[in-house]
Amino acid sequence: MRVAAISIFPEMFRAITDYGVSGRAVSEGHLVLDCINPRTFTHDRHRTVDDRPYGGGPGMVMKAEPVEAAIDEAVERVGGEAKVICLSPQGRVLDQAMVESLAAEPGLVLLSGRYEGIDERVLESRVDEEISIGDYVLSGGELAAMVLVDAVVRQIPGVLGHSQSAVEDSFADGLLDCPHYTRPEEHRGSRVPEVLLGGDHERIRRWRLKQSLQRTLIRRPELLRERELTAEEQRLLAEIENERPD
Ligand SMILES: NC(=O)c1ccc(NC2CCCC2)nc1
Repeated sequence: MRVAAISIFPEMFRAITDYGVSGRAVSEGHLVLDCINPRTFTHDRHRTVDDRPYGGGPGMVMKAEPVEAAIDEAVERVGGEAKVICLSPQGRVLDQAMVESLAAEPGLVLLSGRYEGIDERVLESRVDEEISIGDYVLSGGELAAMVLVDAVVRQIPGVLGHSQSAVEDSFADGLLDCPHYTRPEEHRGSRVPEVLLGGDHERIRRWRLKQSLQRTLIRRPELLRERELTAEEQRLLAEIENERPD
């Protein structure tokens, strides 16, 4: 997948190109990430990318010209049919379904603003979609862009080894993850659940699914309302309801 990130702080993206799963995706060629700096497309002595807001008010606004020139360069780098996304609190909140559909895109251009935001004429004319990673304000779009890339790159076949893709499965698309344990069996007086120490894989699978259902019911019940439950999941939920203290 080809991604072009537009930002006045391109070095920030080392956080995903140089580490972990996304770093390996880059080194193995599953992900190509180009960083494009609007400052490259300025022509004045001070390389100005921002200016004062019309109508007054605090802070500065990113100028349309350098950002649009960066978008042109980004679209060219990614290949014609790139989807241009701007990360902002005004966007649709990212969820796993959106991540999966973004992973199917041939190329993405991710626009990260700074200051008070980007001249609205850029959003109107060049941005296909605004996406938010949650209802809170950040100092720039870069961290949001990196969150999106990390989530999307995990969907690319071959990026997650078999062991890790199991993690995705156990996430069971739409349930919270089950608890995880590793050695030692006893840690400060707390033991690993016995079921996990045996070798009964079917029993372990069922225990993990029940744990995911129980956690989702308790912590995020609204996720259960949106999700079709298999017959087995319905049975396990009934068991959980019966076991719940009144
Ligand atoms: N919740 C978010 O995804 C998000 C994205 C960008 C941002 N700030 C940027 C937006 C334009 C100037 C700073 N804050 C929050």
